[in-house]
Amino acid sequence: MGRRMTGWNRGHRGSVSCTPIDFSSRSCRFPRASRAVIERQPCRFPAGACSLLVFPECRAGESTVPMISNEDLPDGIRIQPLTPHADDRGVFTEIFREEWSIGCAAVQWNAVHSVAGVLRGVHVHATHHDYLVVLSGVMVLGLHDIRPSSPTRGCSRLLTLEAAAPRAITIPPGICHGFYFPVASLHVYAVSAYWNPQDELGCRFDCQELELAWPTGSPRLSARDRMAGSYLQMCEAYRARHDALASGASR
Ligand SMILES: Cc1cn([C@H]2C[C@H](O)[C@@H](COP(=O)(O)OP(=O)(O)O[C@H]3O[C@@H](C)C(=O)[C@@H](O)[C@H]3O)O2)c(=O)[nH]c1=O
Repeated sequence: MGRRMTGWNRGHRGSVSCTPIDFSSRSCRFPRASRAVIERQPCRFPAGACSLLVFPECRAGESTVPMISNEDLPDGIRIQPLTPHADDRGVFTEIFREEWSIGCAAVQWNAVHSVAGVLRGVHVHATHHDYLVVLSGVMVLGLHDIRPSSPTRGCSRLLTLEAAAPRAITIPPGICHGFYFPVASLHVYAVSAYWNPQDELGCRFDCQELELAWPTGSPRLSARDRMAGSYLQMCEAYRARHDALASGASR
């Protein structure tokens, strides 16, 4: 069965257009593993939440989530496929094994429920890795690399993580990330350093420089994310914090 890809293209703030997206025209500076030719399909999420564009071979009951190649992502992003074991009682899924070498030495685990239409972020951290798994619902994950010395600096990607096709993803420091939930969802994530509000840097989710075509222009935001500053301010704050940490300043 062929692999499918999903994608969205927001024509202007608050509306969604169904123009095919050629991901190769985005700002990534490394070769694309594949190009997505996306066809118009009816939305299966609540009206207004988003428009879901899927490959036409999708069948009822099957996941629409694409296979994602690690080579097609910002450097250091790691995807761990998970294996659900279904029986007549439900589904059992391992979500963490030390031997998977996920790249995140977890010291804290968090469980987060989000109502439909929430967007968390865009945030970036200088000190810790995140390792996350969507347990129910759907997360549209936006990624953007601002690490000055990264080979994929400036690269942006939108991925869909769906509980029905579970995967874990590791996000290193310096990769901005935002989580959009078109439906009510539950995700868990581990971090490699205890929560430190000083390491909670970010910018408005709709900063143009992020090049993230979110499926909505009017998500539900926290007060902090609503009042967040510019992309440039975030990059400067990240660089200052990164340099201070590198020179041995306290966290
Ligand atoms: C992140 C965090 C928050 N909190 C508290 C603070 C606040 O009262 C409440 C909600 O926090 P926030 O509004 O910061 O939650 P949220 O906006 O979901 O923040 C998260 O966004 C995603 C995108 C990330 O990258 C995470 O690292 C984190 O920044 O939980 C903790 O107690 N421990 C934590 O580790």
